[in-house]
Amino acid sequence: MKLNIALIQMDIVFGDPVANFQKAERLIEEAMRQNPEVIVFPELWTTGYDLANLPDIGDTNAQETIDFFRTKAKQYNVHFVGGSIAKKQEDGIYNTLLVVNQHGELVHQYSKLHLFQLMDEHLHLKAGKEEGLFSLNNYTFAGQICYDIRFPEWMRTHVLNGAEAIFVVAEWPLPRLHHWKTLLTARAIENQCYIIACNCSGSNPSNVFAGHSLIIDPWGEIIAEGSEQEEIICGEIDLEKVKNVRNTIPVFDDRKPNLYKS
Ligand SMILES: NC(=O)CCC(=O)C(=O)O
Repeated sequence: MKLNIALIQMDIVFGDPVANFQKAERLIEEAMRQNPEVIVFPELWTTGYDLANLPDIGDTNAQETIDFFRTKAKQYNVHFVGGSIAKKQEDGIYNTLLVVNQHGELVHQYSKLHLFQLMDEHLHLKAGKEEGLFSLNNYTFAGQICYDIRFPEWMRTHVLNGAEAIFVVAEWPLPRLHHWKTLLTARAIENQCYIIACNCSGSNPSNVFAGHSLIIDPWGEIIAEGSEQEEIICGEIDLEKVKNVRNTIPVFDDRKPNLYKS
């Protein structure tokens, strides 16, 4: 199956959900000119990393954002891997990725498992407990959020459970651009899967973000890459290629899991 994908490498307005929803509406309209079947947003795109104000500007049960994607999915007949947003629940605030299919159905929610202490996430957010697997058009995908990519065993778990392409949503800073590209390429090669990674652009009071959203194929080749600016990056994935690569180098047959114990 082939899928045309658009990554919205948004310059997120810090702490201003109203401005971000308006901008998202405009960027979706622009992305639709390239006829994507899936549109991807970055991490915490409604609020940015305004963590101290999340109790006020987070989205209760993610309802406003889910309704937004439901409307847009039906209007444009497109799937959304709707980035992540600050989801307010009774027990705390989660960094939650939303997947809404082309019929406007909420397919999956995944809350970031690994909280990134360097950006104070552990002081304001709760860690998720569920995995990121979901299906679209009867194919299995997974979602991961930013810092999660430093944990190869977490992505491998999803691939062993059937994911053939992994969506990564991020607010990854520019000083670690080298890590971003290297880790994502390694995750694609070692798991022999597509990596579809949507970063943000721009800056906030503490960070300049890297942009350089990427679509990487199961052989580790870059299919599409963003600049450092706000833009829409498009590329096509072909899930047949996953099978071809896995037949060429049968990593999954050659694993020795019985010996991988610490
Ligand atoms: N938002 C994040 O999780 C950032 C992760 C990051 O920058 C890293 O180096 O890891």
